[in-house]
Amino acid sequence: MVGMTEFNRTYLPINSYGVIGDCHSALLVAPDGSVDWGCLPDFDSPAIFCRLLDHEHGGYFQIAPSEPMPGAQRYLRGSNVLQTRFTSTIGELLLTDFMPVETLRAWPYQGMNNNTWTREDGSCHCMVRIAECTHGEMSVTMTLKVSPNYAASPSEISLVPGNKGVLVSGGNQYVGLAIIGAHLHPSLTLNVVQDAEDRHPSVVLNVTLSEGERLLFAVGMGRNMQATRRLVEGELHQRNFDSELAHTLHCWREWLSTCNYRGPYREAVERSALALKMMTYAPTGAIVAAPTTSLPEHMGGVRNWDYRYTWLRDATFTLYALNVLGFTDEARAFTHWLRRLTYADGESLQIMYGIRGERDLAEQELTHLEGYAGSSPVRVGNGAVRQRQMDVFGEVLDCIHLYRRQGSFERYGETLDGPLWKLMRDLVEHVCAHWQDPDSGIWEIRGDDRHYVYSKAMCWVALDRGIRAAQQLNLEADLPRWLMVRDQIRADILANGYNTSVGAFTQSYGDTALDASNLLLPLIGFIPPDDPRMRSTVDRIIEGLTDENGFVFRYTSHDGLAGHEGTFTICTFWLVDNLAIQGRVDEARSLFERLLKYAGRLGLFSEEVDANTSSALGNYPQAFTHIALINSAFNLRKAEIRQSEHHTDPLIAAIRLNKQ
Ligand SMILES: OC[C@H]1O[C@H](O[C@H]2O[C@H](CO)[C@@H](O)[C@H](O)[C@H]2O)[C@H](O)[C@@H](O)[C@@H]1O
Repeated sequence: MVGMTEFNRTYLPINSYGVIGDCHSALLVAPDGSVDWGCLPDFDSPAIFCRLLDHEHGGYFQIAPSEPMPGAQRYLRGSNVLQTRFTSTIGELLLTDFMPVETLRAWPYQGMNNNTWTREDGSCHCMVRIAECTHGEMSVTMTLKVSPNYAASPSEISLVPGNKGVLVSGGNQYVGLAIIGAHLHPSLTLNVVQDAEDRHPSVVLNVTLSEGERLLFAVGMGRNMQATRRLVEGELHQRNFDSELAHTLHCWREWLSTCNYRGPYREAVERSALALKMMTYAPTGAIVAAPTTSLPEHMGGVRNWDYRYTWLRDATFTLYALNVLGFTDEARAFTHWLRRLTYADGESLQIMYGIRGERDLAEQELTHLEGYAGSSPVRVGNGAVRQRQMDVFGEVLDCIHLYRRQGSFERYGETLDGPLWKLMRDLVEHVCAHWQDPDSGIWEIRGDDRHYVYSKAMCWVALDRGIRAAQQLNLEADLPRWLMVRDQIRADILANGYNTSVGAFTQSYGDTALDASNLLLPLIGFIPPDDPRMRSTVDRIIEGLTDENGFVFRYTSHDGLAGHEGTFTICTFWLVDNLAIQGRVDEARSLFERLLKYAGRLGLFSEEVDANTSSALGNYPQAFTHIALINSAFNLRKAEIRQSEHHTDPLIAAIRLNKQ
């Protein structure tokens, strides 16, 4: 059950969480002041807080009024600094949560083997929580329950004398909490509480704060007990977190100020940009698909996957969206991450990697966790890493193509030749040799390989972008062959991927099933948006692949997994794009605005929307969804401009004509 009563807090709605991050990791903070998901110091570190995936056994870090009450969350303008306000008749508590950053410049990257525990200045990455009574008086309770190694390992607690902090260890993880300002509160109590059967003791702090009083909490990780003790007794107390807060705010706002989007829905677009930036991994330039694992695509079901890795597809889509907004440093860092991956040729290029370029992401089930709202199994690692997905070649080449077209090579004093051109050429050659192979497709379906239409279309993109680079820059390539293969792929898709009796491009060759990934065909330039085959594909998708809201399922055909999933939000945005570029602007706008209502209060989206309950499903926040939101806002704006140019009131047109 998802829900909460005063005495029985189980699972909160997925999109009710606020998210904070420092481009190393991101934490989920509930509106009741509880950090329910936290992997430190990096996105892929074993979670120390995982109440999100097991409300009984998972650790958490809650700061809230002692008398439970809901809090209201908001981000400080233009930033990923989160505030939760608890208001009662006797007082108000303001909780400010953030992860300090030194810089948000994506460049220069710091190298694959950078020590991510420490910052440039040698101090540690941490999470900071400032609890301040802003009105009246408030009794406040802090509960810290660390459950190391996704709650698989037991933990031990020791208190630092003088209420200066707490050390928690277990499963080779060492967590330090510094309590800053405790000495100013004689009423403060700090106790260790442990239920008989719980392997994870909690530390509980109680204090009454009066108007203007505050306490500051900083959590950091150490490599071992000694280092963590030094953190808690020394370093964290010596840092000036007020100035780090000001600096962190400045960094987020400065980064966002380079966003060049000036159209409607600006707030939603900027929140999406901030969310995407939070999913970049600063040390290497990699990008995670989402900072969580196993938030279900079907409530109570088995469709639970780990997204804390870098899919070439998701990452290149992210860069595309950031590029649209004028952010290019992230693409530069990512192309360098790509170049440093170890692979011999297209054959050994994986579809996804760990954030440091790791190739092995072996999937395991954590059977000791019940899963979000009983959705098991909880998985870490991702078996899709071993799949063949032919679309990734097109996505990587398209990303480099866009980077080039935007003049980024010149901007950074780089050129598209040498190793990068060799990489592109190898990938194109690989596609020439393998485009006829079946694969697992964009949706990573865990069944037999098939001839997915979208995969084939992205093979066409790979050839197309390779050809354009070779022609425009006069680079060495087997152009006659590339041109011939590009034409062959196109003819093959048009002959086998479009089913005349269905009136649509289908999921795979010889198939009648619809697939929302085909909404990308006009967006990648494979077919004009007003081609009758595309128009009718869009109509068939609207008729056969949407729910009552008009939101889009990625497919409804059987995929070998039990249960069914919600509508897939990136696909709904793709439908907005198609309607917009077909000139059906009112329909596009109305669908876009309907969908925006399904974000959480903070403007963040997960992967899917449950068609029956309208609740958020899947990992959160998800890059895919925020990428698509940005692109749709952009496409809508372009379509509206086009529409206003074509359908100008005759009187205004005459005035314009006279002025010329
Ligand atoms: O649907 C089954 C698959 O679901 C996940 O894949 C989805 O997420 C990926 C990351 O955002 C995305 O690239 C892919 O297109 C989606 O289908 C999961 O990662 C897979 O293991 C699983 O087979």
